[in-house]
Amino acid sequence: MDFTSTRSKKNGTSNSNDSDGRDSRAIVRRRPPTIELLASTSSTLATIMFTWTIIRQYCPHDLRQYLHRYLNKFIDYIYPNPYVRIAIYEFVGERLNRSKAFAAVESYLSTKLSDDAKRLKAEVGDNKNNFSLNIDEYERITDEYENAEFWWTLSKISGSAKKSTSLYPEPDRRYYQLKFHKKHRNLVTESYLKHVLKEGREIKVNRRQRKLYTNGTGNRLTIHRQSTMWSEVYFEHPANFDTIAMDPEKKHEIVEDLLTFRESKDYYARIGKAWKRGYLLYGPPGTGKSTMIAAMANLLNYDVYDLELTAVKDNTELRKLLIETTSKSIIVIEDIDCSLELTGQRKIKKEESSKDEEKVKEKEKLIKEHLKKEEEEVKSRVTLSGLLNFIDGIWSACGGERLIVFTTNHVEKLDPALIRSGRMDKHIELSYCTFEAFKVLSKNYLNIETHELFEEIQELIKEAKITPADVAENLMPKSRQEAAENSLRRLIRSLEELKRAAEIESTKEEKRAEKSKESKINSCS
Ligand SMILES: Nc1ncnc2c1ncn2[C@@H]1O[C@H](COP(=O)(O)OP(=O)(O)OP(=O)(O)O)[C@@H](O)[C@H]1O
Ligand SMILES: [Mg+2]
Repeated sequence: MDFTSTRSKKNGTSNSNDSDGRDSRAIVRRRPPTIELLASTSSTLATIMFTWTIIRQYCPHDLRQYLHRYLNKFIDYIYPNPYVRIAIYEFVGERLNRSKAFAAVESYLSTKLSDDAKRLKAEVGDNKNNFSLNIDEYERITDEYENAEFWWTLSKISGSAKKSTSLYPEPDRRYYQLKFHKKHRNLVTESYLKHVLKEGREIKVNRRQRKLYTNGTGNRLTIHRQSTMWSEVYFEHPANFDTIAMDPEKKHEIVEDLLTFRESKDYYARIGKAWKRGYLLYGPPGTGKSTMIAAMANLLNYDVYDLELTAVKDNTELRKLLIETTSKSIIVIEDIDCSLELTGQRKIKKEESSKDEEKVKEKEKLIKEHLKKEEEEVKSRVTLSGLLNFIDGIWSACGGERLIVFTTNHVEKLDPALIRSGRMDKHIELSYCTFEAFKVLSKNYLNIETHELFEEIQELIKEAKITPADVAENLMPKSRQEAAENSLRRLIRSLEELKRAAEIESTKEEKRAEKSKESKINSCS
């Protein structure tokens, strides 16, 4: 079709001169063939568009759909399209659940925003302090993967465009559209989409605001309900391994162990073991067991499930709670010795060492009565075997990537079956404060790494049984102006007192031993 020459004849411009005095007919004749092709293409397209507008306005819905399908085929036939498009819808299934693939793509694309992207949207995510940016509708993102280019757009099918007989208006259906050249089809199906999903999920997990879940709300109603559910709050504990006071080598070993666990998905799969690991933290009160759990969660970026065993009705409920936990989490049972058939003994034991025996007996009686009442109400029938099943039964493998942590002040009271390797794989003792641990605390609390009083403290701390919690309390400045030296002196006084008390106790002990020796000799003679 000689479009240009026909037009020039019709317009009668073939003989006219342009402003430079040159013959415009010559210019028309010199037009390259691509321009001619474009002109012809645009005229065909214009015809198609016009026809389509007529169809949209006057045809019934079903006929329109039918024609639309064939029109697309016709266009593909005339202008073969080398691109493939894949749509990932936001809501899927009959119940219209939010698609996990859509969420993963959303996270993935949020890291691929180019500087010249014009239409963006900001959303407050889980982490309420931060906005997350993403592309808005019809903005395009170009991504590169293994030297191939991919284009993503967020589009929508307008709900109102689809006439619905329902009373409720149909909502818009948003979807991400991936467009690529057909030569990359295998790359997309075999690796690119997997790559997008994997990266997207990881980004989502890392960005989420971590949660602390608990089943023991202190509310009796939760216990009598048909099934106990986890309740949650945001996990915001600031503890980390840098601020934990303990032997540096031991600390390094624990950190390495945790990081190795996190990276060992394939290893666990290869050896045929569920991807979970048990930690037993034991030691006197105030030596940092709970603090270490928080530091573990912060290091690994895991959620925490604080399981109150005494609030669990029976083994079935325990299993339900386990199934409801997610991966990338730490399941904690604190004071395990008090949780299982030993409820409350720890409290009584602590009080026994008190001097005022009468008061202790009275308190003991009250506590026992209270516990009896509580037991009657709660009737927790979790057994040891139920707990063992919880740790390493078949159900414990669902989800994967979980730590189970028990803490106790009395490791000797625990059933050996509960803490054998394979259940509690790593036993960590947290003990009284050493000089090395003190240095970490002085750095944390006073921001000093050396001082002339350190030598004295080093000597005293060797003999005194002082917990990191007590050292921390002494080091904590009591007013805003208090000098570090004051805190150190306060600690020295406490250490000296402990030393004196230990000396008195040991002389008493010696005397008692002598007396019992004498009485034995007397009874023999
Ligand atoms: N090893 C430690 N490093 C740093 N801080 C510590 C350490 N141990 C204790 N603390 C401090 O003492 C406080 C009490 O510690 P934590 O609750 O972790 O002790 P615990 O071993 O869990 O005690 P309990 O057996 O009574 O539950 C914490 O607030 C923490 O700041
Ligand atoms: Mg604790």
